[in-house]
Amino acid sequence: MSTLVADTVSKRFGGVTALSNVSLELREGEIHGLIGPNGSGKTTLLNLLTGYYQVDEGDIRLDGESLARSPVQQRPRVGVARTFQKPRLLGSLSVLDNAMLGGWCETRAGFLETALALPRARREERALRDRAEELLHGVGLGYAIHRRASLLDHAEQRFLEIARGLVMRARFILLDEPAGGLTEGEIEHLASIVTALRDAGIGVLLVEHHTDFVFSVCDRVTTLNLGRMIKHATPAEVRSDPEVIRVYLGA
Ligand SMILES: Nc1ncnc2c1ncn2[C@@H]1O[C@H](COP(=O)(O)OP(=O)(O)OP(=O)(O)O)[C@@H](O)[C@H]1O
Repeated sequence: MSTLVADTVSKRFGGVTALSNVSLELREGEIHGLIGPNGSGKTTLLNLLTGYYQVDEGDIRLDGESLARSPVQQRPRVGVARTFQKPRLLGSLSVLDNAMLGGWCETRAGFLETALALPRARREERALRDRAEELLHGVGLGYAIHRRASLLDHAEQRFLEIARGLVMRARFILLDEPAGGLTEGEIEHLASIVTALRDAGIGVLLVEHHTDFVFSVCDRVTTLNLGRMIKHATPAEVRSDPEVIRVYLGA
């Protein structure tokens, strides 16, 4: 089974210990929730798993192989994608072009071939375009393919970021607060997308404060508090754990 693993990782920022000896195993074909109070280290862990930060201690492994020292630019090539708390899109480009940006890392034509529109470059671009269009339809943005990305509403931007990650053939996709700012109806749509990803064998990490959403779609949930892992279990077990209730969920 394919796995993306954080193995006893620690991360400090100056005097702040953001994470201390935290482990998490994301498996292919599962939705894994990561919850905890503000500042508990969730985004830091996502940034370590995706190579945006380097670990101070511990290791990040993909299928047993260490990624801890490989640069962030390598992550798309190995099939690890992410989205951001605030969607990062190129607003002046079309929705389709933004989605296609996820796929350039796998094209083989060089700069000159592309610039001269030589046959291989044209073939690759067509394939990438087809794939991006298909995935945009898949996340429900088929109607907006030629719209400027800056004209999308917040939920549409989130779905576009997911499509962009999928265009790069992600095996793992890590979503940073994807339900933030979404309506109940949009969250239902998001749930149908992440469930479809799981069914397609992709491992999904959900960093999320919307706990009803997390508990309804996740297979397993990890809870952090003050940079430490306090509970890792099924949604039902996490939801009823006294420590998780005390530090996060409330009575
Ligand atoms: N780049 C950084 N520089 C300095 N401190 C940071 C940095 N990133 C995170 N921290 C600190 O690390 C701790 C964990 O932050 P992190 O953003 O990972 O928490 P979080 O659980 O994702 O919070 P939230 O739910 O509010 O997004 C916090 O104390 C935060 O201030």
